[in-house]
Amino acid sequence: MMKIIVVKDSEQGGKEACKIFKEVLADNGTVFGLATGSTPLTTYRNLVKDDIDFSNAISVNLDEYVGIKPDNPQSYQYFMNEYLFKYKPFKHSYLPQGDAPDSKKEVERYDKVIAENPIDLQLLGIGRNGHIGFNEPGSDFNLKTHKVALSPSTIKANARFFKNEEDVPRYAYSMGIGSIMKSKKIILEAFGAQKAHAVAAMIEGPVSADCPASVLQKHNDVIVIVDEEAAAELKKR
Ligand SMILES: N[C@@H]1[C@@H](O)[C@H](O)[C@@H](COP(=O)(O)O)O[C@@H]1O
Repeated sequence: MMKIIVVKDSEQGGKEACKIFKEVLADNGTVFGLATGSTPLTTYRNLVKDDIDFSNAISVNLDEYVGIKPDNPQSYQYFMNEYLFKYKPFKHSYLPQGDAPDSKKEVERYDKVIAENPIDLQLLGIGRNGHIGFNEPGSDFNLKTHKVALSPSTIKANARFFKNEEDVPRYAYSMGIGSIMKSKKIILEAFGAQKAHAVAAMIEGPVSADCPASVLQKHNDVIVIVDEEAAAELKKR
């Protein structure tokens, strides 16, 4: 079941998401699946301001660029430290390791982490092409952690964080859709007009690998938090 919350702006969206984090923690949830990108920033800002305490909780991130060291400012590990972990430390925080020497082993290691830490609440953003994590259009819905080749549109969209488009890594490790769907509860956030098409396809389109996020229609507890602009192409509100 998808519950849709339309908010005024991303600030309000972050507040709503923060409330849900608190409810899940109060309800003995211990494992939080986290995301990067610009979308979750207001959520992290609200969590940082809040008195929420993650020191007995576990975090498991969705993805990481391949070939980037954890202390590289472009890495998702660095992003998480910077915006959340340094203010709100978890008992353990797991991310795929971008510079792992053996990708096959890294994928196996990360699947084991997810198997041992079933996710109570997963936070997701959505790519302009409907990707979740780095599960690009065409991805198999049953996949667990895997190494993905990023699509040209994702490389372009993420180039804004790098000096040149050529610097954007071509591969990433990503939790698979199979793993994401096992999360007990999911929040998907989308803000801004550039997400409107993907949001409509996710909620009102067919469940199809063309829009990986559409698989969430099959999950029984998804909360979609969108601002007015991202909700603009929805027929039913
Ligand atoms: N791998 C991330 C996703 O997890 C994120 O949801 C998406 C949207 O990014 P943003 O929130 O910056 O729009 O793209 C990135 O490629």
